[in-house]
Amino acid sequence: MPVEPLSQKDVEDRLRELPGWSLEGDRIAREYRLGTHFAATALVVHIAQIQEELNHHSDLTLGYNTVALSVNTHTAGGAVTEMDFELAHRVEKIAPGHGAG
Ligand SMILES: C[C@H](O)[C@H](O)[C@H]1CNC2=NC(N)=NC(=O)C2=N1
Repeated sequence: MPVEPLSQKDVEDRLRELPGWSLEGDRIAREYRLGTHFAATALVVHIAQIQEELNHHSDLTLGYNTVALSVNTHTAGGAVTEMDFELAHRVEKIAPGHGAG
């Protein structure tokens, strides 16, 4: 997977395919709301598994019933790359199964 920095336009174009995701500073970010604290915690564990598989890791914040992710690519100097969008799409695929909204 290329880890070249994406242009601002590339990032904006790719964000349009990811409802709920946004550019926050130099990272792409999303917050999920779950029904319970335990469901939010389970989603964090599932995301951690995906991140280990991809070897690509976001900053994950667990709230009472929320999970917030923000990510960019360290090896690209903190730029947003395809790896960040790969992670976002993988998380979007599994989040509904956790009841995430
Ligand atoms: C050595 C290890 O492969 C690297 O540090 C991986 C780990 N997880 C990572 N996560 C993110 N977000 N960016 C990286 O460049 C990155 N690199």
